[in-house]
Parts: sequence; C-alpha cells; structure tokens
Amino acid sequence: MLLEGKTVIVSGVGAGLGHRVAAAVVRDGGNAVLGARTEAHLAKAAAEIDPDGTHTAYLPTDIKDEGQCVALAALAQERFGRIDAVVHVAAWDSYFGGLEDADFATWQEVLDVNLLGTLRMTRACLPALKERGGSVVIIGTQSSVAAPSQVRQAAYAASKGALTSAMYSLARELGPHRIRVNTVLPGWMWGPPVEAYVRITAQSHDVPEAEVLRRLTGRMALPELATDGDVADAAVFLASDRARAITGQSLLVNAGELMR
Ligand SMILES: NC(=O)C1=CN([C@@H]2O[C@H](COP(=O)(O)OP(=O)(O)OC[C@H]3O[C@@H](n4cnc5c(N)ncnc54)[C@H](O)[C@@H]3O)[C@@H](O)[C@H]2O)C=CC1
Ligand SMILES: Cc1ncc2c(c1O)C(=O)OC2
Repeated sequence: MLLEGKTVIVSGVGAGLGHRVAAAVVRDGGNAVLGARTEAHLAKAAAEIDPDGTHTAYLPTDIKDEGQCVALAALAQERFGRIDAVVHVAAWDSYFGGLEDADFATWQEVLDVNLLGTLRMTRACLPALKERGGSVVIIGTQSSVAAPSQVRQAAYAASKGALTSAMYSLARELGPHRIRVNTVLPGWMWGPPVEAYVRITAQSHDVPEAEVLRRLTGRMALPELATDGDVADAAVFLASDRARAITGQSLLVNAGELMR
C-alpha cells in the first residue's frame, strides 16, 4: 500500500479537506496524526476514520502556537516513532474585506495562521523528517497562479501566494536532506465550505441551488467539480514515495478550471 509503515501529520482536521486527507492516509495503510484546535472535532474524525484507534493519534493544536506544533510532532514520534510527511490543511479562508475597510489586526492573523503557522508546523517536524527524508505538502489555492474568485480576500490570497514562494525556497533548502516540498492548489473544491457557499448564494440571489452549482461547474473543463476527496488523493500521492522525484512543484486539482 502507498503509505504502508508511514506516519503523516495532518493540520486543520475539521469537517472538510483535513478529514479527507486523514482518511486517505489510513485507507492507504499509513498512520495519521491529527491536529486541529477543537478536541471534539478530532475525536469524532479519529473515531470515524479509525475505530480501533491503532492508526491515528490526535492532539488539540493551534498552529499559531509553536509549542503546540512541537507537541503534535512529539506525539507522532511517541506513538509511531517517525514522521514521514506533513500535510498542511489548516487555514483561515473566511475573512472577506476590501482594502479600504481592512481590519489590519485580522489581516495579520490571516498571515499568522496561513503563512507563519505552516512554517511553524513544518519546523516542528524537521528534526524527525531529517532522520530519513520525507515530504511536506502545503495546501495552497489556484489563486496563487490565477485569481478569478478571490475578490476582497487580499490577505488570504497573499498568504497562499506567499506559501507557494516559500515552497520553492524550502524545496532547495531541504532537498539535501531528501525532504521534498510541494503545494497542492485546489480551485472550487466540493466539500462543506463550497456546499455552504452554494446554499447561501442561492438564497441571496433567489435562484435554485442547482443553478448556482451549474454556473460554477460551467467554468470547468470536466463535467463535475473536484471534491475534497480528490484533493486529498493528490496530497497523499505527493506525501508518498511514489512522488520521490517530485519537489518544488505546484499541482492544480481543479477539474480543469483554468483551461477555460
Ligand atoms: N474550499 C475550497 O474550495 C478551497 C479550499 N482551499 C484550501 O483548502 C483548505 C481547507 O479545506 P476546506 O475543506 O475548504 O475547509 P476546512 O474548514 O475543513 O479546513 C480548514 C481547517 O483549518 C482549521 N484551522 C483554522 N485556523 C487554525 C489554526 N490556527 N490552527 C489549526 N487549525 C486551524 C479550521 O478549524 C478548519 O478545520 C485550506 O487550506 C484552504 O485554503 C483552497 C482552495 C479552495
Ligand atoms: C477558499 C476558496 N474557496 C473557493 C475558491 C478558492 C478558494 O481559495 C479558489 O481559489 O477558487 C475558488
């Protein structure tokens, strides 16, 4: 199996992508170490993914706090004796505001979580990753390469764009240790946040939800949106040794949106 004997840290395990990544890791034979701020979410995810509790461990983790990142990495070492990969899902993506009404304290927080939090969590895993090499997978967004949908989200877009730049730099810095660093860039990804977006947009424009979804899907080369499960599969591939020669790359998983 793809991740047999491997241990993968997953940050930001809530209802959406983080849960899918953790589930894909266990499905593919690996151990998943789950971080997120809310213990109840973690316990629920772990119970669903791994009822026996043999292939998962979790710890409440706020990636704004370096000590908590270090504790999550230590848990992986204690329980499974190694860290082979870290998949960074945690992000603040719901803050909207134009430049003129910017609340800079919130902008700073978006950058603190998305950009610095990812770097903090990566650093916490480094001693373990250096032991035998490994993989860092950063979840960015397609707006890092084109920004059709990120209006009034300059802080978010900047944080994700900065992560792609950091990824190139880290791929060079960590390559000598056989640590690979890549980003996966989703576009409109079907899962709880986009389901909510479709519902709210339909209500506020007084059109059927199916119509909102049809308009979204009309932007794709393929007939359906990519799902959070599809994005999780790409992350798991990059985390695995099958991707052993891939580093410093961005992989778009967006049903071909930018093809149109
Ligand atoms: N939904 C979409 O269409 C797209 C999502 N993305 C990216 O995908 C990832 C999110 O996946 P989704 O399923 O959309 O949402 P999600 O809500 O499941 O994931 C975000 C998670 O990050 C957690 N989080 C936020 N701040 C944190 C902190 N300080 N410490 C630890 N965890 C924290 C949240 O609690 C949440 O569980 C994000 O990186 C987002 O930027 C990118 C492009 C499109
Ligand atoms: C959080 C989020 N939601 C929807 C979309 C994106 C995004 O980053 C994106 O880049 O294209 C659509």
